[in-house]
Parts: sequence; C-alpha cells; structure tokens
Amino acid sequence: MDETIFFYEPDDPYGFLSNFACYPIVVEEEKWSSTEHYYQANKFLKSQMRDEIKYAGSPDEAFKLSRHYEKHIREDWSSVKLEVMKKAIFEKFAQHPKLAFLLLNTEDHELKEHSHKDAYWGDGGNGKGENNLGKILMEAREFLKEIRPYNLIRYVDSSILPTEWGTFALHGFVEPENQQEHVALTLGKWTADSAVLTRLHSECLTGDAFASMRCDCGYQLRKSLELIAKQGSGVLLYLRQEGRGIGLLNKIKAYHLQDDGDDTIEANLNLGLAADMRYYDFVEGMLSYLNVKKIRLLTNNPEKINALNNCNIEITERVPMVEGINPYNFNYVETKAMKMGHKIDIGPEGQRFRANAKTYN
Ligand SMILES: Nc1nc(O)c(N)c(N[C@@H]2O[C@H](COP(=O)(O)O)[C@@H](O)[C@H]2O)n1
Ligand SMILES: [Zn+2]
Repeated sequence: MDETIFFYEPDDPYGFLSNFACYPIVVEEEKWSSTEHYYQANKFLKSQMRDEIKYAGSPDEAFKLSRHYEKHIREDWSSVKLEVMKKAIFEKFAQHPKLAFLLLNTEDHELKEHSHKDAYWGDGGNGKGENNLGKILMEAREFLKEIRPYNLIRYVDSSILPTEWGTFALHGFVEPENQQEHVALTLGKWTADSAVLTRLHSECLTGDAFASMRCDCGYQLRKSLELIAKQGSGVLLYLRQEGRGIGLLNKIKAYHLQDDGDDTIEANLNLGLAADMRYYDFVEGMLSYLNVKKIRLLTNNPEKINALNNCNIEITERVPMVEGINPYNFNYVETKAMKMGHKIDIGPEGQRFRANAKTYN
C-alpha cells in the first residue's frame, strides 16, 4: 500500500473524508445533514434524543449531544456501530459522485483518521489505533472501483485555464482501462437542475490546433467556447478520440485516400477501419463529477445525442453547430449530413461553396 494519507479536520486536505464534513445523506427517506448526525443519532432508540441530534446545527453539536445522552445509548451499540458507520459512509459516496471521484483519487494510499482522541475509529494519534473509519473508507474505495461510472473513468486533477474567451477551469480525467486521457473545460456555476450548455468535442489536432479548413472541428471548438463564455456558464468535454477514434496517423492515411477521391467514410473503410470508432460511456462519469444531469447540447451529430441519452443525461435542447463552411470542407460536411445523419443545414450561404468545393474529399 502506498504511503498513508492522514485526515482529521473537515477543512484540512482530505477533509472530505471526515464525518464532520457537511455532506448531507438520505437514508430510508430520512435526510441527515452529515454522516456524523446519522451515526450519533443511531446510538439512541428514544425518538426525542434521536431527533435532537438529527436536527443539531452542526456535526460538532450532534457529537456533543450524543456525549450528553451517553447514559441512554442502546445496549447493543457496540455490536451494531460498525455496520451503522459503514452504511453512513457508503451512502455518502453513493450520493455525492464528486466525493467518490476524490476518494478514488487517493488511489492505493492507506487512509487514516489521525485522531489522538479516538483509537477505535481513528489511529489514536500515535498510529496504534484501530483506524476503523479509515478501513471502511478504503473498503468503500474498493467497491467504487468496480461500479459504473467509476470503473470507466477516474478524476485526476484540475487547474485554471485563462483563454481568449474567458477563464475556464480545466479538469483532467483518465480511463483506468487504457490510460486514455480526456479533459473538461468548465465556466461558471450550476445546480443539478440546470440545463447546462455543453459541447461534446472529439479531438481533431488538424482542426483544433492547426486551424485546418479541411473540416469544421476547429470552427466548432472556437464557437463552443465563445457561446459558453457568452452564456456565462457551460462545459466543453474534450474527448481524445482523434479521427473519429482511428487516431491521428490513421486519419492522415484516410486524408491521403480522400486526396485520391474517397469520401470520409470510404477512406476509413478502405483502411479496414469502422466509419466511426468512438465510444462515450465514460462521459457519464465526467458529467457526474461536474454535477451535470441536464444539458443543452452543442452538436449536429445524432450519435452523440444517443450516447448521452444512454448516459442518463437529459438533453433539453440540441443547439446546431454549423460553423466554418468553406470550399475545403464542403464535401466533408455534406458527406457527414448525407451518410452519417448529421443534422446540418448548410443553407444558401454554405451552398455558395458547392461550385468550387475541393474534390479531394
Ligand atoms: N476518420 C476521420 N476522417 C476524416 O476525414 C475526418 N475529417 C475525421 N475527423 C475527425 O472527426 C471527429 C469530429 O467529427 P464529428 O463532427 O464530431 O462527428 C474528430 O475526431 C476529427 O478528428 N476523422
Ligand atoms: Zn476535424
């Protein structure tokens, strides 16, 4: 096991692991302000004491009330307290996906509650305590590793990203299965009920970084960031699936075939690859980390709409993304509309380019 992570005060690093951190849970339709409230109230069978602790103003107050009534603790408490604590901890991480990702982010480090006051739940301050709270947290971490969406994606870290459209937050994720990296750019705030303006953008080095006119990706990327900034809040998920999932070098081979007359679908197939090799199941985890459940989706691609519906995301609106039509990408965009069902209305403006569209794709 990697070196030990110690936690104690809710405001310290890793404080989210503490029962005194205020993360509400609902258990059997009862709402509790923190796991500490739930744990301490379950020491008592008398409803008056339970309720006084349940409605205490803070986890500290719930703890103190429990000490005040300690003569009335249920007789079987020593035999049930481990299960009560485990229930509280498992519900905490089940009901707060972001915390679940942060718990998984502790990887294989030993977790210890560094409490000199408690040698049962903590390490007793001298490292010799039983650390039963740490053991339950590590058990919860192992459980989460096996269930969706945590078995498909892991949160790694975040930073600030100033851009010409505004200052975004940049969040890094990785697929544990293949170590494939993905990022999310976020701006502003929302609640789980908000319909968040969201772009699901597939990596296109040529378009996104080299401003290629051969496709519409770079135009869509820049327009998405501009729209999110104008909205004041939103998410851009940047999925590292270059070339519709065939990779950059295969995309160059596909481009070469298109230089010789293939269209964008024929080229993939002639390389012995599928027309589109992308997958999106891990997106559910990225959006749950970001507390996004409802979205206004910036896309023309029906596959992305289907994929997000399969990720239990409610799409309240599709926002079209017909950007940067020009002679170099006219045939490519039209092929996506004709052969991949993209909902693209090129319009009279765009039709002007049909006459001088480059025939290489
Ligand atoms: N395989 C392949 N062949 C081409 O000719 C292409 N232009 C691309 N581009 C990739 O397509 C993705 C964006 O498409 P959507 O509009 O999101 O469907 C992106 O991965 C580009 O690299 N790929
Ligand atoms: Zn592109």
